[in-house]
Amino acid sequence: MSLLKLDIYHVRNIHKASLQPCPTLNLLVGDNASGKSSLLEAIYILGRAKSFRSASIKPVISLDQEHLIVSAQIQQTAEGGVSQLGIQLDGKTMAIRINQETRQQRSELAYALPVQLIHPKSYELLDGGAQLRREFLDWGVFNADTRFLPMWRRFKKALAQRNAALKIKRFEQLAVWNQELAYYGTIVQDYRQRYLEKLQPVFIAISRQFLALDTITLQLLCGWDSSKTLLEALEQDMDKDLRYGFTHSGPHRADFQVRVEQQLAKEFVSRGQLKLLVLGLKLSQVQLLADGQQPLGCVLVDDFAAELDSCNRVKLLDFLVALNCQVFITATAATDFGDLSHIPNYKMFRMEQGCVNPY
Ligand SMILES: Nc1ncnc2c1ncn2[C@@H]1O[C@H](COP(=O)(O)OP(=O)(O)OP(=O)(O)O)[C@@H](O)[C@H]1O
Repeated sequence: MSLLKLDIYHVRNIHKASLQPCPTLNLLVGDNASGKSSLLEAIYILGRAKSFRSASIKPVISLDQEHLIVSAQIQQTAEGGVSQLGIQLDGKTMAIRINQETRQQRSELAYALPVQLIHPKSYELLDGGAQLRREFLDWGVFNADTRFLPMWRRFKKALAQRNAALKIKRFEQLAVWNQELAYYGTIVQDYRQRYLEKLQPVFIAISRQFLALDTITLQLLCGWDSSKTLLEALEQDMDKDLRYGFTHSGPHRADFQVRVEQQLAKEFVSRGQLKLLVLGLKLSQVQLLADGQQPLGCVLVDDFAAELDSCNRVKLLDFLVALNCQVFITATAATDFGDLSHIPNYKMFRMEQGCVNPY
């Protein structure tokens, strides 16, 4: 899968931009504030219907405009047809169109264009709250198996219903919601566990390419006392849940840990090593998609030089070129990309004041 043509309207300082990217490597060069991250943000919005820099979409829309639009022609497979993808956002409403048809679910965009992002704040994946790690995990499971999403939705619905019953103390409903939540919650947990087991060896192998660290492990924390079933944990928590009005145990509290020599990575390794472990996690998701013959979307790497030293930059470029997926990488100088003479196919673009042109 690759973007054949990308059109962007009113995304930060990009008022109107159109480009025909290379199916493999795309290098974006520009001064500070020229709009490089905004271009990656536009692609990210097309795949995920949200920004990676702002919690709401309003700050992303160009100052004098009402809405933003990102659209693309996408080659689904090397021999397959071309599809059209588009999103319009005004800060309140969202309009998604796939092949000229209006769609309601952002998941449809996400299946049409899986986007993986590596940026200067990526280390927060291992340093920040568990929500980031659950989202990371679920993105991987979601792309690996389309049966996961309906189960996840039913789990979220059961959780919302149980929390509502807890708040208004509907005792007679709680037994039903315990059963429902335990059933779908256990399925969600099983999907995550199986996914992490597949991810672990790939993650370790990739991390070793970038880091000289021994014994790296990945461990899922299910979100409840794992010596009990989820149903037992829910029943045991009942008094506490009623007192606080929400569900304490379940996959909505799940997390995963990366350990290096048995120590929690974020407390043991350097900031640079932590970044490289996050790089390993993100690349292992892309590698798993490739191994599973799943559609490989775009990999976006923002601020290449800030992320990696020169040796690791060469390794990352070679890794991504070998994966044969579409990549967009930003840097302030073309020299940051090093020697490109061995890379058979790539395009370089120059960003200037929100405009993109061939380099
Ligand atoms: N809603 C908006 N409307 C117009 N311009 C905006 C908006 N939001 C941000 N900007 C401006 O867009 C410009 C581009 O920012 P962006 O982060 O994309 O640049 P960059 O090339 O990635 O820079 P750097 O190399 O410094 O990270 C900045 O000058 C920023 O102030």
